[in-house]
Order: sequence, then C-alpha cells, then structure tokens
Amino acid sequence: MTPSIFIDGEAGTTGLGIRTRLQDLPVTVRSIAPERRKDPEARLALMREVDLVVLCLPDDAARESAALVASLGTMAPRLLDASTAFRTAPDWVYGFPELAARQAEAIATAARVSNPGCYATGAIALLRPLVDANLVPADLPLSINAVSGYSGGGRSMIEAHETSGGPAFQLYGLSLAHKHLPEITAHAHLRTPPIFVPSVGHYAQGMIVSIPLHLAQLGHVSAEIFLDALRTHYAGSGIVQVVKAAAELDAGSLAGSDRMELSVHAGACGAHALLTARLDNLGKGASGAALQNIRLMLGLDRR
Ligand SMILES: NC(=O)C1=CN([C@@H]2O[C@H](COP(=O)(O)OP(=O)(O)OC[C@H]3O[C@@H](n4cnc5c(N)ncnc54)[C@H](OP(=O)(O)O)[C@@H]3O)[C@@H](O)[C@H]2O)C=CC1
Ligand SMILES: CC(=O)N[C@@H](CCC(=O)OP(=O)(O)O)C(=O)O
Repeated sequence: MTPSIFIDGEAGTTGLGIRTRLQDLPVTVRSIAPERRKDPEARLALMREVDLVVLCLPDDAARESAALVASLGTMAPRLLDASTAFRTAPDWVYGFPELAARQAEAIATAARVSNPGCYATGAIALLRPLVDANLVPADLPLSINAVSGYSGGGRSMIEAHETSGGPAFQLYGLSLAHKHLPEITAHAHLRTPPIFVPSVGHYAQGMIVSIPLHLAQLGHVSAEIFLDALRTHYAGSGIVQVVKAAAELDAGSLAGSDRMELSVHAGACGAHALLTARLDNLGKGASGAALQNIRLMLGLDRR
C-alpha cells in the first residue's frame, strides 16, 4: 500500500520544500484544511490515519505536536521533526545518514527521527570524521564561522528581507549560545563546545560553514591528511562530496541543490588549514535532508 504522510506546518518554508520534493515519490500526502492547521483535534485526527508525521514547526509547536503523536500510544505513526527540539534527545535518532556506518540503518528503523539544523549539518559533517579518526582532539577549543541566506530564518525573515530590505550582512547570536551548539557538540563527538558565530546575508539561500585550524595545536597532521580522512568517510555518497579547494567560495552556488560540498584549504605558510562546508540551508540543511530521512524511513531506498 502507498505510505501516507502528514506534514504539520506544510505551508511554511521547510514544509513547502518537503511537499515539492515528495511530488515524484510513491506516497500520499494528507493535508489539513488551512483554517484548522493549528487545531490539535484536527491534527490528531490526521495523525491517527497516516504512517509518518513530519513536523515543520517552531520548537514549542513541535513539542506539542510530538506529544499529540505520543498520545496515540501503540497506534502512533512514525515521526520526523525538522525543529531543534529533539536533536540531542536520547530516544530520538539523529537524521544524518552519512554520520556513521550504521546511521542510515538506524534512521530506517527508528520511530522518531530529528532532522539536523542547517549550520550543524556543515559543522558535524566536517568534524565528526576527523574527531573519530583522532585527527582533531575532542577537547580542542574550536571556532566555527558561518553565513546563511535569509531563508534560514523562515517566513518572517524572508518577508523582512523581501519587503523592507534587510541588512546586507549581519552577525547575530553574539551571546555565543546559538541553538545549534548542543547538537554540534554532541554529534561531532566534541568535549569542548566550540565558539559559533553565525551570520546572515541579504541573499535568499545557501550557506558556508568554516572552521579554521592551527596545525601546530594538532601534532603531526596536515591539510592532506584531513582531506584523505574526509574522502574516505564520504566515499560513495552522492550527496556529501569532498571537492578540491578553490581560491574563493560563493555561498549561493549550491542554492536549489540537495548536495553538500566539503573542502580543506591549506594555508600557504603550511601552518594553517581551513575546513569548509557549502550547502543550501533549504536543501541538505532542511528539506533535502528531510527527504533523505523520509525515503529511508519509508523504505523507498537505502543510502
Ligand atoms: N528555514 C530553514 O532554513 C530551516 C528551518 N528549520 C526548522 O524547521 C522548522 C520550520 O521552519 P521554517 O519552515 O523555516 O519556518 P516558517 O516560519 O517558514 O514556517 C513555520 C510554519 O509553522 C506554522 N506554525 C507555527 N506555529 C504553529 C502551530 N502552533 N501549529 C501549527 N502550525 C504552526 C506556521 O504557520 P503560520 O505562519 O500561519 O503561523 C508556518 O506555516 C523550524 O523548527 C525551523 O527551525 C530547519 C532547518 C533549516
Ligand atoms: C539565518 C537564520 O536565522 N538561521 C536559523 C537557523 C536555521 C536552521 O537550521 O534551523 P533550525 O535549527 O531551527 O532547524 C537560526 O540561526 O536560528
């Protein structure tokens, strides 16, 4: 039988991206009448009838909706959440199929999967293989810089940039406590939370996450060793690709793609390296990643 899906928040930025990507898949998308989209009874009624619920809501609404699903007990559908609410929760599986050898399998069989944050996707993709291979110590004090297109802030930020015109470039999260830090620390296997400085530019979509490293702090490693480790880890992935370092990086050039590109830039002096991840915050950073997880959860393919 064709599996059925209810996207709670289907009219939002991430929800719409998922709907569009589902069009060519053998699934039935069940929708709620727009005027009842915030009505718990109407949502619960749909949740009872589907195989998979996908939450594309702000964190508090996602927690409420997850509680509605849980109230169905043994009749509960499976759940994929795009918010920050459950990304480090012990009874949820982190929806990053490329994270480790068994992750795609764990996602395929999980009752509850959390979709990674956009910045976290880039940072974890770069760090986790290097930490696991003991090339970057888990307690190394790291700094992570990132820039996102304004669609990363959802509907309200999109409207602000497209009507009144937002700032050309803005650092934010300057209390250095961005909501992605717990997930980056946990899933990159770090023991020291990094300093994370996000920023947003006056363009719609696409992001770069970059992590500078002083090689003298790391012992006998080089940019080439990092590159080899990343290439080995992501060999065979059609989605996460390790590419040659270029002299410039355009944050918007993967807009519309669900791929992510990782690079290692070697400093000319031989003492520095810069790890970079480029992705579309709405693609591998949100709806594209959700599609990977939906396909795995519904058995539509394996990574
Ligand atoms: N945009 C991005 O790049 C990314 C977003 N995410 C996450 O995905 C989730 C959705 O974000 P995004 O799509 O950007 O946000 P949007 O603001 O674009 O969409 C959110 C949607 O949720 C609806 N909504 C809000 N509150 C409720 C409620 N109580 N009950 C039912 N529906 C509700 C909104 O409806 P209405 O507008 O009518 O209130 C809107 O349709 C968030 O948790 C976000 O952090 C994750 C990765 C990247
Ligand atoms: C530019 C911008 O505002 N970006 C968002 C992150 C987008 C994202 O990944 O969202 P979730 O972690 O909420 O799922 C922010 O920094 O809050």
